[in-house]
Amino acid sequence: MSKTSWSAICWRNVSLSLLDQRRLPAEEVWLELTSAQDVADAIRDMVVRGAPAIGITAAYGVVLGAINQKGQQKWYGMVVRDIEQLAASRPTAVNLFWALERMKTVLDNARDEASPPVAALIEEARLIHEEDCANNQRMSALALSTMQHMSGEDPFSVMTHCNTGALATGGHGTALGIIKAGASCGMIEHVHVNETRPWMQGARLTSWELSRENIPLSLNVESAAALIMSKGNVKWLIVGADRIAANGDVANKIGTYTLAIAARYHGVKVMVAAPLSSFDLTIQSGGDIPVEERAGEEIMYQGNTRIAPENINAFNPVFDITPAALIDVIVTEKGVIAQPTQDNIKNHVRV
Ligand SMILES: CSC[C@@H](O)[C@@H](O)C(=O)COP(=O)(O)O
Repeated sequence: MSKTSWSAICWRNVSLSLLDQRRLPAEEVWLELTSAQDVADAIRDMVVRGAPAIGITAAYGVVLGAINQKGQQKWYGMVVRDIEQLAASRPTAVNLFWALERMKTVLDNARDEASPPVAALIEEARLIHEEDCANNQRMSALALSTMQHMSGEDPFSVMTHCNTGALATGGHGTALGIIKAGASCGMIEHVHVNETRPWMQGARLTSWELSRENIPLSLNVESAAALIMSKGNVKWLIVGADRIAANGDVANKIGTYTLAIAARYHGVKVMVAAPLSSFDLTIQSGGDIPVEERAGEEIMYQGNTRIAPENINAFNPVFDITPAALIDVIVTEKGVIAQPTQDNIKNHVRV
C-alpha cells in the first residue's frame, strides 16, 4: 500500500476487499466479501469503521446484493431487503443512511427492468467513494488556511481523538487528513493522540497512520488530555463527526464532548471536519441523534482478560454529543462554518 494515497476499501468487480481494522497494527489482513450480509456483519463487527467509510462500504454492499440477484425474477425486493440489513448495522453515522439512499435511488430507477442495474450501482458506489476522497482533500486545504489565519505562522501542536484518517474514509481522511497535510507543510509540529477507549482507534489506527508518514506524535490516555492542554502548546483539537444536527451539535466518538469542554477552558480551538454527507438537517439538535450503545463486555475486558468483577452492569455508549457552542469551526468540502448556529448551518448546507 502506498503511504500517502490509499484506501482500506477496494472494489474488485465481483467482491469487496476490506482491510480488517480490528487486527491493525499487528497484522494487515484483507477480507474478501461477496454478499450484502457479509458487508453488514463487517460494519457491525468493526472490520470497517468511521462514518464515511461505513457509508462507502455499505454502497458496495448494495452492489454485491444486486450481483447475487442477477437472473432472479424478484430481484428488487431482495435487494431492498439487503439495504434494510445494511441500514441496521450501526445507528449513529448518518453517512450510512445517506449512501444507502443514493444507492436506493439508482435501484428504484430500474425497478421495472428484468434484472438489477449492476453497472449503474457500481458506478454510483465508485462515485460515492471518489467524491469522499476529493472532499477530504478540499477540507484539508480549507482547514489549513483557517488555522493559518487564526493561529499565525509559528508551528503548533494539535490533539485528535479516535481515527479519522484514510481508514475511516474513502482515503486521506477528514480531521486526520488535515493533520497530515498540516504536518507535511510544517504548520503542525506534533500530534497528541488520545487512545480512544474501548476500541483504541487512536492507539491502534491513528498512531499507525501517522507513524507510517513519520509525523511526530505521542499517545496518551484520554484522562491526560486536560493536563496536556494546560501546558499551552496545543492550539487545536481537531476531530471528525458521525452526525451533525441542524443546530450544529456534533455526534462523535465518546469522549469528544469532554475534550471540547477541556479545550474551551484552556483556550484550545475546536475544529470539526466532516463532509456534507455527515449533516442531518432532519434532526434539530444533538439530543435526538441515536447514540449507539455496544456490549458491556467491550469495557469489562482487556483483550481476553476480564478486568471487572462478575455480575456488574456496564454502560457503554460509543458516541457523545458536543454542543455547537463548544465548537469554533466546522469544515466541510464547501467551506468553513465559524461558530455554528442553526442559521449558518442551514445556509451552508442548503445553498
Ligand atoms: C472521519 S470519521 C469520523 C467519525 O466517524 C470518527 O471520529 C468516529 O467516531 C468513528 O467511530 P467508530 O466507532 O470507530 O466508527
